[in-house]
Amino acid sequence: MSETKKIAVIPGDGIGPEVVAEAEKVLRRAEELYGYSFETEHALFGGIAIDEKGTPLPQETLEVCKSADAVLLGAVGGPKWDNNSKELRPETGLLGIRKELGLFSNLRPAVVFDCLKEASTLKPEVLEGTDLMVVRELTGGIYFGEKFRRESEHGEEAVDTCAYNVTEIERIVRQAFEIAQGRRKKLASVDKANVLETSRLWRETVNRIAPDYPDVELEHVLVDNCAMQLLRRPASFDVIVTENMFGDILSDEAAMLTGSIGMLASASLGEGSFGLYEPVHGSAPDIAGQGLANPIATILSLALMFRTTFGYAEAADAIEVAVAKVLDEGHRTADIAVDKSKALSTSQMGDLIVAAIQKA
Ligand SMILES: NC(=O)C1=CN([C@@H]2O[C@H](COP(=O)(O)OP(=O)(O)OC[C@H]3O[C@@H](n4cnc5c(N)ncnc54)[C@H](O)[C@@H]3O)[C@@H](O)[C@H]2O)C=CC1
Ligand SMILES: CC(C)CC(=O)C(=O)O
Ligand SMILES: [Mg+2]
Repeated sequence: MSETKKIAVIPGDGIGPEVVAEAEKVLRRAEELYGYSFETEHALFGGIAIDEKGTPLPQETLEVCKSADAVLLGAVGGPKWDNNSKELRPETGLLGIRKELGLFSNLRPAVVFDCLKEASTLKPEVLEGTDLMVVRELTGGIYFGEKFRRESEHGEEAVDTCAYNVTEIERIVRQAFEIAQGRRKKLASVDKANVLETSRLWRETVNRIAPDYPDVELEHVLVDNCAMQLLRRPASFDVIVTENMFGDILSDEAAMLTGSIGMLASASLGEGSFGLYEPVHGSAPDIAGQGLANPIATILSLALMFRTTFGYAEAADAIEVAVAKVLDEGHRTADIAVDKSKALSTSQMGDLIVAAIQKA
């Protein structure tokens, strides 16, 4: 029996609890197969925490996370809270938890499974070989800048500010260079340096530290061009590093290369091994409570947790192999099904993946 690892489980809102329940089944299967020991503690977060505790990020939830080795998160938000004040928005809790836990780096791998090329909006020959990683800065930029309203001569005006300091840029860019060194040694740094001052500092910083990574081929791509090139030549990208908002948007776009946002996992990391793992998607209020959600993004996020925080590479590989096997056999949830009438429910997909996990 290995050392007990503590995982904070925060299902959240909408489809969050549905997809997290499937990842927890995978967790239990990994315990059985590999002799791991996991202690899970559930905590309230997001809209449900607003309803029950009056705040999106209760102090006790933060403490559960801080005392854990890793966090598994579903998603937060939904129309019920859309008209809330800024402090009482589930999304404010999401930004808060990332900042409080020091999670400045968000890794979003987009891998195209061969058998899912049919589910993508792109032609199979364009997708061939697509395997990229978006490295998104997660605790700076416009999402965290000062925001306010004021009166102007043209009526009410809203202001969002975007700021980045060189330390914030350097730590994420160095991490991206290191990730590229462990992959195909190509790094695309995405900015809007023709217009934004924050992007000019970003590009200067990238160029200053690039000589420390002579084995990595670097290109600078303006974000609007990158949005286009992701659809035109996705396979040419290896690692993409970018600021918070650009990374948020580009990774949702990258999801469509894989067939669905329900396929995209993510890891949010800081300096140490601690990490928060969550699907890239949101709470999908349009399909919540109907058993339609694809649990694969959350299950693959658990695999990332195993590999990155716990060093359980064998189990992480086994989960990824099981997902590929189930997809190869033709099983699909509605978001990736060509024939929607044959689509599986969230729990049917979870059960098939659990059953397919095998020790190598
Ligand atoms: N990390 C988080 O907790 C995030 C939360 N949100 C919040 O989620 C709420 C909904 O946001 P949206 O813009 O609609 O984005 P969304 O990602 O929740 O949904 C976008 C579309 O993708 C579909 N989709 C998402 N996940 C899916 C899955 N696992 N399986 C099948 N289909 C899936 C949805 O049905 C919807 O049509 C908002 O309150 C937003 O603020 C949005 C993004 C991230
Ligand atoms: C609150 C938002 C920044 C959430 C989101 O869209 C994301 O992190 O992907
Ligand atoms: Mg997003």
